[in-house]
Amino acid sequence: RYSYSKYNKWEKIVAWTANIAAKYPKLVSRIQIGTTTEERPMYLLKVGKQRSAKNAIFIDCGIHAREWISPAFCQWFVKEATKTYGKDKLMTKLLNSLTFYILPVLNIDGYVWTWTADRMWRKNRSNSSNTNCIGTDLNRNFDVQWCSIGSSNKACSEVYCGPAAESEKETKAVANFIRNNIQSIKAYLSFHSYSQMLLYPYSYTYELAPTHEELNDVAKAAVGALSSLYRTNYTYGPAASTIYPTSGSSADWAYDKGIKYSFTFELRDRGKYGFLLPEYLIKSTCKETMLATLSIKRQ
Ligand SMILES: Nc1ncc(C[C@H](C[SeH])C(=O)O)cc1Cl
Ligand SMILES: [Zn+2]
Ligand SMILES: [Zn+2]
Ligand SMILES: [Zn+2]
Repeated sequence: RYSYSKYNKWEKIVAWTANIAAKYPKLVSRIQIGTTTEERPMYLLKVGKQRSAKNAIFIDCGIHAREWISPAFCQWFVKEATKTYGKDKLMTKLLNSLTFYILPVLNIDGYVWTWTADRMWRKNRSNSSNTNCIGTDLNRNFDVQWCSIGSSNKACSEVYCGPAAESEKETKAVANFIRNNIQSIKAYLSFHSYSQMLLYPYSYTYELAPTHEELNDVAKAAVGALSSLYRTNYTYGPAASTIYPTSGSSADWAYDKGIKYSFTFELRDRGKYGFLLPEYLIKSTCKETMLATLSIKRQ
C-alpha cells in the first residue's frame, strides 16, 4: 500500500502517478508536460470531472528539492480529492466545476539528488556554466523581472537565476503548459517550506499588486481556515515584505500573466526541524493545508 504519511522517493511517486490515474480514470488523467535536464518525464495530474477544463487551478510542488513536505502535500491533495469525491459535499462540488492541474514534483532531478547525495540540495541539476557548480534555482528562472532582485548570476549561488529566463527545461515545460492553457487557469498555487507563511504577489517589488486588497482578504481567510484545525500560526502578506524580495518566481510570473489568484505557501515548520520535517508531522501539516487550499478555491 502507498503511504501518504511518509516521504516517497521519486521511483515510487512516478509509479503512483500511473496507478492513481488508472484507479480513477473518470477523475484523474496523467499528462506529460516535458522532461527534466536528466531526461526524467514531468507528469502533471489533471484532476476533476470537467471534460474540457473551463476553470482550472495549477498547483506546483517540489520546485525546491529539499522541501520534501511540498511533494507530500501534492500527493495528499490528490488522495483526498479521489477518496472524497462523491462523499464530501465541498470536494464533489469543486471537482465537478474545477480542474486541478497538479505537478507533484517540479524539480525531479533535484529531488532525486536529495535522496541519493545531498539532502539539503535546493536547485535543479543542470550544468550551464564553466564553473564546477551545478544547478539553477527554478524559482528564480521564470521570465518575470528575471535576475533583477533576490537572485544571483553566479552559478554557485543557491539562488542562481540561470543563464537566461526559462533557460531550464523544467521552467520551460511549466511556462509552456500555462501559456497553452492560460484561458482556463484562474489560480496558481506554489508549495514550499519552511516558515509557515501564505504569500502573494509581488516578490519582485515592494509595490502593492493591483489586486492587493482581494489577495489579502483571500489569504486572511485561508490562514484562518488553516489555523482552525490545530491552531498553527501562519503569517501572510505580499512576498517581498513578508519573506524577502525575489525575481523570477513562478508565482509572480503567473500573476503577471493574468492569473490573479496566485499564492505561495511556506509550509511547516518555523525552524525547529526546518526542511527536515519529521514524517510524523506530515498528516497534520497536510490536513491543515487542505483547509487553506479549499478555502482559496471557494473564493
Ligand atoms: N514569489 C515568491 N518568491 C519566493 C518565495 C520564497 C521561496 C522560499 Se523557498 C523562495 O525563496 O523561492 C515566495 C514567493 Cl511568494
Ligand atoms: Zn522553496
Ligand atoms: Zn522555503
Ligand atoms: Zn478587504
